[in-house]
Amino acid sequence: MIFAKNLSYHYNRKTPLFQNLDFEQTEGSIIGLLGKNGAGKSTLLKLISGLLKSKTGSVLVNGFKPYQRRPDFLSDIFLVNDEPFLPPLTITSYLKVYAPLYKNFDIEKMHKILIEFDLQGHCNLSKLSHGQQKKFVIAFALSANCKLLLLDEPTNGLDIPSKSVFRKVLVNSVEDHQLVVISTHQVKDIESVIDKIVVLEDGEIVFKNDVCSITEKLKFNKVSTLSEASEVIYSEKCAGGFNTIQYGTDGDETEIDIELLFNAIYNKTTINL
Ligand SMILES: Nc1ncnc2c1ncn2[C@@H]1O[C@H](COP(=O)(O)OP(=O)(O)OP(=O)(O)O)[C@@H](O)[C@H]1O
Repeated sequence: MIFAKNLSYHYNRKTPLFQNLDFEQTEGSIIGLLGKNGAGKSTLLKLISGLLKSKTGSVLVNGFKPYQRRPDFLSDIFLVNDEPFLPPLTITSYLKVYAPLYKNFDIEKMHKILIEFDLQGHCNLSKLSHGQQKKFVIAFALSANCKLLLLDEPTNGLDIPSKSVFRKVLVNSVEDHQLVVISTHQVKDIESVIDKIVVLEDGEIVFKNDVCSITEKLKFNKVSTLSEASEVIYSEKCAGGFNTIQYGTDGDETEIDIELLFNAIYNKTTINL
């Protein structure tokens, strides 16, 4: 699905962003692409979607070179940007013009998701709030049923109920032949939906693992004192004690705390999985 090998990219020659980056992903996953500000997440999504061209190395997505932007490639990939740009059209008119560009577009699904997001067909897209525009684009992206869906900060601007709807429609919509890459800081928003975590730091992938193997091997716990916890690999003080990541699960898997895990990785904690 995505095969990026020895990828190099810079905006400015003096400060290379990616040098020999490998990023390979196959279908059937929802990937959380995490990293601090400026780590290169949006740039990586732009390279994958062909909005930018790598300086060296090769990128193959769904069998196409993205930068060539061939119609068959574009009809099976969708990138949701953090700041959507929408024309002054009603939702109904927009769908008439743009839905036919996607070969697997499901108009019934679109109508259902619009209802979930409380958006009506007569609404003028350019007059919607940022959050409403974001919801429209997410609905459109999911309904396009593309093999590859790239979501850059999808929950930015969404209110709390809409974030829940986003998770529900995403999980209900994505099928095994699809790959979804979600780039975000708002890790709590996607904690329950992703099945793989990739962490980008200073243009390098510093962590990549399935959520299943993480929860099989690590325990995410809250303890009142650190002395009562065994094999703690990372901890953070919280009200009433410490949030910890420990090796071993005592037979019971705990829910992953991605924020804690991200902080552990960011603080260079060695995690052997
Ligand atoms: N158009 C541009 N021109 C020059 N430099 C850029 C441009 N876009 C991004 N950069 C630089 O490239 C680096 C990576 O930016 P990018 O937007 O990919 O990071 P990010 O991980 O998505 O960040 P954030 O989480 O803040 O959105 C940053 O240092 C940024 O300043």
